[in-house]
Amino acid sequence: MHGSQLRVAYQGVPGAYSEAAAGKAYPNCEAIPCDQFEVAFQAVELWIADRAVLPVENSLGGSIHRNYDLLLRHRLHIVGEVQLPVHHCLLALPGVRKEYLTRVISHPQALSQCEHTLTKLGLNVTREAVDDTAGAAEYIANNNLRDTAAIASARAAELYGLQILADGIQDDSGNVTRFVMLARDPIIPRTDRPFKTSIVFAHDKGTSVLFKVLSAFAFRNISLTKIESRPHRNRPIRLVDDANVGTAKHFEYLFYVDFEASMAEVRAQNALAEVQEFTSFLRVLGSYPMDMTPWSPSRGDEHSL
Ligand SMILES: O=C(O)C(=O)C[C@]1(C(=O)O)C=C[C@@H](O)C=C1
Repeated sequence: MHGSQLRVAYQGVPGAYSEAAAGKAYPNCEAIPCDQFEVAFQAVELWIADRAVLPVENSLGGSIHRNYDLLLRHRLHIVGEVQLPVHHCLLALPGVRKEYLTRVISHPQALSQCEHTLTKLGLNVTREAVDDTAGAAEYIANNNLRDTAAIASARAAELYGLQILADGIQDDSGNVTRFVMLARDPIIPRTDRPFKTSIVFAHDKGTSVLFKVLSAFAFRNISLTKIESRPHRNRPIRLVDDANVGTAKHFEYLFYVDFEASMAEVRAQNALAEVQEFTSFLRVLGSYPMDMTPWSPSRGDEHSL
């Protein structure tokens, strides 16, 4: 898909990593900046955009839990994924030296991906979370802040006229964020290339239920690539009475599972039919082509100051 006709909503301002992810998934698309992820979802629901791009996990920071919750609250379908190498820079106004800095601002994920490097660089700064990385760079430029640096991309430095004080400050040079692409309609799953399927379920009461659900995949040689549990917001706690010792309070979860198969495959259809027997709720979030682009980690850790 070359994407030249597509309008793709992302959270952040130009220079954000989500914008780069939109461009990787749909080269030549029109990327539409949105204040919040919720707004990006609404843009698709209201036909203002054709796709939304949503970061779901990072190789250093882990799962972006709020976005898993959003997937469930809305009825959009996952139609693709991209894995984007994330190469962070420390940005400040031209002429600012690291000794002047009292504060570093960025998206919380970016701050956590650079935590150790910031300490190693010997900066005596407070860390403050803002909505997105490029927005942090824009804020410094608009307010002429000479005591504050942003963690953002080299493209954000260029767009907002900042200098790069340090390059490659992520704690691991292979830092990657995985994004999913969302649309109003699902795509038709195929079998001529590797597909991944994402589901969410709540399991029923009973013994070894989670084990039984997962074995539906194991018996069919379907690999799970990810499992994530989140609180079941409608029913967060289940009380289990034991006449002798009182009442146990079990937490209830929603489980998000990604597996390596297409819903066009009979083994995936059979696995889900079996899973349904043990679950009180089951939804297929999408069946979509896996990102198979060759691995190219971002440049090494050259954080000079
Ligand atoms: O703030 C940005 O630039 C984003 O695109 C968001 C985001 C995220 O939510 O994880 C995306 C990729 C990086 O992991 C850091 C931040």
